[in-house]
Amino acid sequence: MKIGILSQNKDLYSTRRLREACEQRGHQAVIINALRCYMNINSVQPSIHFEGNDLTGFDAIIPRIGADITFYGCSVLRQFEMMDVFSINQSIAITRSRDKLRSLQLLSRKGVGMPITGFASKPDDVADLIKMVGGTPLVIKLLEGTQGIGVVLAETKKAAESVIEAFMGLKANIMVQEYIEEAGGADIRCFVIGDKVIASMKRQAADGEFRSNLHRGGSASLIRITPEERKTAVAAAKAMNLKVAGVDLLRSKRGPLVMEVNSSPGLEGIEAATGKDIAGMIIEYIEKHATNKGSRHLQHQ
Ligand SMILES: Nc1ncnc2c1ncn2[C@@H]1O[C@H](COP(=O)(O)OP(=O)(O)OP(=O)(O)O)[C@@H](O)[C@H]1O
Ligand SMILES: [Mg+2]
Ligand SMILES: [Mg+2]
Repeated sequence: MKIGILSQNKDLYSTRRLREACEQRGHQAVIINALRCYMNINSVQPSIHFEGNDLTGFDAIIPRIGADITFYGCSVLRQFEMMDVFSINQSIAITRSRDKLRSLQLLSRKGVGMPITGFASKPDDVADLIKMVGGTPLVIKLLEGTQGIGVVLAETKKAAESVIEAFMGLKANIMVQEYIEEAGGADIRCFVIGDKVIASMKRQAADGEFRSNLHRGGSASLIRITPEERKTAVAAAKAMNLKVAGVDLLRSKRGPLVMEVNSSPGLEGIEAATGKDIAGMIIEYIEKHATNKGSRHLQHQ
């Protein structure tokens, strides 16, 4: 098969591993930087050019679209979809997953457990917003935040009000969320492929920190998840229509709660923690599910 890996950087661990896994299984891997692609949109024969070449004959695409290029990256992926090329995650599902508010709304409709969450832009009654999500302590998050930056724990009502007002002053959209204290500064990353959790790891926050992000000094270790956690992670990926997803869970008194669902989960931490060949499993999924419609396009040339 000819497999395109949509990635901005061929040296990233995940990109390197996916290319290796393709080649080990006898496939051709082409790393495509979406930002460098230009597209011809027409009703007869849509096409994509990259480095002066027409990108044709692809059997599958593995999208690894960075959060900073969601719009253009997903447009290029959509163009491949218009050309009938199989993608492990569809552009619409990726776009959806990048919006935290939309994601949680979709999960809530499917009855997937999550921390009680409020969203606000310019609330006219901050005290009521805090009351609505069950009072303090609570976690306040910037919608655009990443790697734990913009995630604040407010222990008292006064602190919560000040932080919310400060974010409001910056015209930032915010999320106000029930603090799951019993999670003990840990979260669980479940790596979902198809309808299975194929690997999971626990990320524990550094001492004195509640955020488990590895970028904030957290550490990863192996964990056995419960059947309920497995079911929740799979249900979350399914609600988002993601075939490959990193589902982050918090262990709470009322069971597993989904914090977020990532559509381009990194491979480095989870392969290191579990020793599993996750890149290989992704290629295996493609082997089973790509319908080879992309090659049909070649015949039109
Ligand atoms: N409601 C909560 N209760 C307890 N801990 C939380 C809660 N929300 C977040 N945390 C902790 O803070 C960390 C960072 O939060 P979150 O994952 O929401 O933001 P982020 O990592 O900055 O966003 P992204 O994952 O999109 O980059 C989580 O990994 C978790 O350890
Ligand atoms: Mg996170
Ligand atoms: Mg994330």
